[in-house]
Amino acid sequence: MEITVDVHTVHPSSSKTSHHTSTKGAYGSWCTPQATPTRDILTKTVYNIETKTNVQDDTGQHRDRGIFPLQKVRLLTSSPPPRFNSKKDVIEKDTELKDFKNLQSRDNSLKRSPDRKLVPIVETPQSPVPSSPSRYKKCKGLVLPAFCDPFVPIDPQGRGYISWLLLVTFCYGYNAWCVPLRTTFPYQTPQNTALWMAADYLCDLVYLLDVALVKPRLMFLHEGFWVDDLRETRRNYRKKLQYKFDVISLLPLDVLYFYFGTHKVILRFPRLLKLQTFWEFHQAMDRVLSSPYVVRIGKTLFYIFYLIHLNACAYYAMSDYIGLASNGWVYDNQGNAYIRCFYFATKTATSIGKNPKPENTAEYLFMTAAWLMGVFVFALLIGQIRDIIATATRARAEYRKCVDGCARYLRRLNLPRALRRRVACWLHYTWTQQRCFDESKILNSLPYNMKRDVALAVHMSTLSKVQLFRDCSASLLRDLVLQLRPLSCLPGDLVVRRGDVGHHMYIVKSGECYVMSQDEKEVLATLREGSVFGEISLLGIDGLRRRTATVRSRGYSNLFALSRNDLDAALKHHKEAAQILRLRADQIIRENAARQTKQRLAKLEAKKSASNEESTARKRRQSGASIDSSQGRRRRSASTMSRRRLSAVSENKAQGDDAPPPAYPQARTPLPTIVYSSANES
Ligand SMILES: Nc1ncnc2c1ncn2[C@@H]1O[C@@H]2COP(=O)(O)O[C@H]2[C@H]1O
Repeated sequence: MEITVDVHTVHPSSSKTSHHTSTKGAYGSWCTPQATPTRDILTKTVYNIETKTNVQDDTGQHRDRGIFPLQKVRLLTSSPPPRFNSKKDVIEKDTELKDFKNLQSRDNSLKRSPDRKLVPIVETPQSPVPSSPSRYKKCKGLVLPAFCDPFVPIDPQGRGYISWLLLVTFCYGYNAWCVPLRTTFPYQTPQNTALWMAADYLCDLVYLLDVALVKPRLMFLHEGFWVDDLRETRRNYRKKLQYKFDVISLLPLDVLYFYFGTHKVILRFPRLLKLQTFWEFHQAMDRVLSSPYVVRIGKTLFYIFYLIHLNACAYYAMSDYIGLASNGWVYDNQGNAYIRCFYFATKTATSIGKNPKPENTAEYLFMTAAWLMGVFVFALLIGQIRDIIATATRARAEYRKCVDGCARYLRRLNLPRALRRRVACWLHYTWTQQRCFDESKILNSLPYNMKRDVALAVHMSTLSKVQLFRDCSASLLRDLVLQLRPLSCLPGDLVVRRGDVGHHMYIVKSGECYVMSQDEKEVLATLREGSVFGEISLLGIDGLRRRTATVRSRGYSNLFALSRNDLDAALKHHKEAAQILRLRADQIIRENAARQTKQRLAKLEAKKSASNEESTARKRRQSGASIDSSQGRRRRSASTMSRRRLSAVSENKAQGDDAPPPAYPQARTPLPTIVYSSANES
């Protein structure tokens, strides 16, 4: 029977599980070690569903045929297989199916709860978890860590195993260094033999534990699924070439000490065959460390020093064979033997400086071999170090190239200096924030689901603060996370301009943005981490397609931009999100409208009071003008009278003298009212 399981609902790494407490590792081994304590309730649920499947269809058959049919069931159900030891187990698991229903209802109620917090929903890739349900109980009383429990399979990516690898690698290093050293140099004396042997057998114990207890419990991937059955893990280890080398490395040739004596340290030579563990440790470190270049360089340096060490041992052995200080080429038995020989080996291997001239065939052969090793092996190793460093600094070199290219281009365009500086500042800031200019380029090489999980993990801290995502179903976030484009803004940068057509909505990742008033003199709102803006013009409420306000970045800020098409596509399937956005947009529009109306009313009132003042002033002026005009009129009539009188006098004169009468209009004086009123306004 095939069961379709909604992976989002029941995936062991789903965040929803983190609300519940659970029993560690009680139900198999499907979720990641990091996720174990919080996530296994949902793992439990998956098992429950599967349990039913198996009871109905495959009872009894799978166990007999080993792990492979079970793995197929896993493939069908996208979840790990159950284990049945007895009928009781089946009943127990059946009751757990009821738990699952309870869990579901609890989950639904959580979903409905208004103050529900968004918790990480990153689906981590499948990875093993140390667990062995039935046998685990045996060791419970001892409170042993899972790694020490001989009945618990070991996660090859877990910390416990990597720490163990470190210990084995240390023992391997001890053997690799000390076996040739003690074989050639006279450093093992009867006085210190006991100490050397104690160290030797301690290392042998670690080797033995590794072969007998650790490696056979190591889980492995089969057709994409982790196999945690101990019989299978043991069988898998025994099939490997590594197992053969591990066993040979433990050959107890030391028993021949009784025959040859304890000074024949060469009998411990097989211990050097455990080289695979040394490589395995480096591979594990390479995966785990954030800067694996250190490990890679460390490994290459180890090879270089080890080769020089072997060379030094060979030089001393040859010198001893020919006779110490017997000629000009051999070691002269002066000073610290190891340091002097190591110095000689370094000089010859790297062909630096003047080397002593060989004097016989054996010495010539030795020198030729040393130089050949220097030319080929050392050149190769040093070249490797150069490559590692080049890879480590490639990103920075690309950044420099990009910045230089951009600066050259802008200079050629003769753009203003301030703009060029702004571009340089943006490049620098974006680089320090992201360590790359195009995140998507890196992520595009991953499969879709993995890409989404990475994006969720990277942006989770910000997205969990967005109210919209908290209030809506988690799948909205999963749908949107890959459409979010990161954007960096410099201080004062304009993010959206009032009146422009809106194409993107924004989420503040870090920093602050100001929503400015119409005249850009007032800050209407400060948007901080997790705030959303720019949605009104995207939703097109009341036909609004243009930005309702200008938004500026206050200082440096990082935003996510979401395009109109992506938002529309997501909202089509998430009506509740559309509703929330619409409500929020409505509220802002109403608030803005109320503010604008208030401002308009205030303006009108101010205008009204100004016009009132003006009219009263005018009235006052007008009344002042009428007084002036009556006075003027009086003056004018007086002057007319006097003029008349004068003319009468002059007429009388002319009549007497025969002179022509003066023209009347020319005698008119300018209107004094005009002169007075203008003087008043000023
Ligand atoms: N008063 C306000 N408070 C908070 N945000 C606002 C306010 N006015 C406008 N905005 C936001 O600023 C955005 C400007 O572009 P939009 O009109 O698309 O959407 C707008 C809102 O998201």
